[in-house]
Amino acid sequence: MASHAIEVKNLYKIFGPRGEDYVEAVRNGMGKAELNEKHGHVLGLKDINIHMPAGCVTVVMGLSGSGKSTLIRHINRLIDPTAGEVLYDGVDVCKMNDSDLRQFRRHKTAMVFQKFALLPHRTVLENTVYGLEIQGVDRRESEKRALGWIDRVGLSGFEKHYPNQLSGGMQQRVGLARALTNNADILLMDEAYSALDPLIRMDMQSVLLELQKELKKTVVFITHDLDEALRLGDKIAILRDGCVVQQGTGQEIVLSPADDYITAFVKEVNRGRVVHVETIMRPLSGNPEGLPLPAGTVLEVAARTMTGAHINTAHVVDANGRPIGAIDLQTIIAAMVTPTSHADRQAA
Ligand SMILES: Nc1ncnc2c1ncn2[C@@H]1O[C@H](COP(=O)(O)OP(=O)(O)OP(=O)(O)O)[C@@H](O)[C@H]1O
Repeated sequence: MASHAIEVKNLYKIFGPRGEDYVEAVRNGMGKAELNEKHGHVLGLKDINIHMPAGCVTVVMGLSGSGKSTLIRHINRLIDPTAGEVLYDGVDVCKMNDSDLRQFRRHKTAMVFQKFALLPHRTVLENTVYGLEIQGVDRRESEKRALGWIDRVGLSGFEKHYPNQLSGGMQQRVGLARALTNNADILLMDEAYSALDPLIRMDMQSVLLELQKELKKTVVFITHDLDEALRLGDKIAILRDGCVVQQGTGQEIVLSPADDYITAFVKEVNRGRVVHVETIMRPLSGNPEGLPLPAGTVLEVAARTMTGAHINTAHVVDANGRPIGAIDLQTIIAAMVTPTSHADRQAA
């Protein structure tokens, strides 16, 4: 299924009647507090540059007020930027005329919301076909497509139920089925799972990961939960006060937090369950030694396998069984220990 990247470039959002007037000042270093105190404007986003790869899940993470919702709303232009671009297939969404924007929203993007945003007087099926109805798709065709997705998200048998007859998790499944029925390339998920109980939330993460293996949508997923970000994100961008403080894979962020803010975020993460052996392996020198460990093995499993086999060295192999690096138990254990602060690591 076709899918395309999103490129956010030099994006600024300054809320207030004369936002444009302050872009230069913000570019030159004026902070959120000063902008607010002196000029009564709110800095929403500052110089955001994020490449959101096609067919991947990009998670945007940050505490409340960091700018996550403001950012995701620029992608389908529910918010206009003060400066900058949001490119999709080389076209700036921020410059589309009304008709192109309408087409883009209807056909290229679908949103899944935290509060489900289901229509209460419509059944599961009627909610799911809603987007296609707006697009004017023939009823028989839209029902067929909707029923397929209702089944895929595990709601077969509930087609005629109304939202208030469903649990939160089930309502979120309807939200997902509705988004997928639109057959859009871009899936925008704004804190989609944040209101769910932890077990249901894990369940929904699994549903998304399972579907994504096949669908390869360009997913933008907003969350304030690091575990969720690490589980879902092929790439993670962390925002603070409207700025990107770090972006990269979960592995990169957990292993090399960019500053003390990120270090505080990743402190509680069980690195043994997140970091893969290939992230910390060294280049092969000579013949591969010890056990072969498939790339993608997490450190905890690698350590257990090696201690179980009473060996200290191993080599990492790719999907074809080709050796790609070497690793030893000491390195693995060192990498499993949480770093102290960013400054400590710099000094070490
Ligand atoms: N319409 C608006 N007018 C003025 N300020 C706004 C507006 N929308 C957002 N903001 C401000 O922009 C900043 C970023 O808000 P945003 O809602 O994007 O953060 P968030 O990370 O999504 O937070 P949360 O997790 O609480 O939803 C905040 O300081 C917020 O108060």
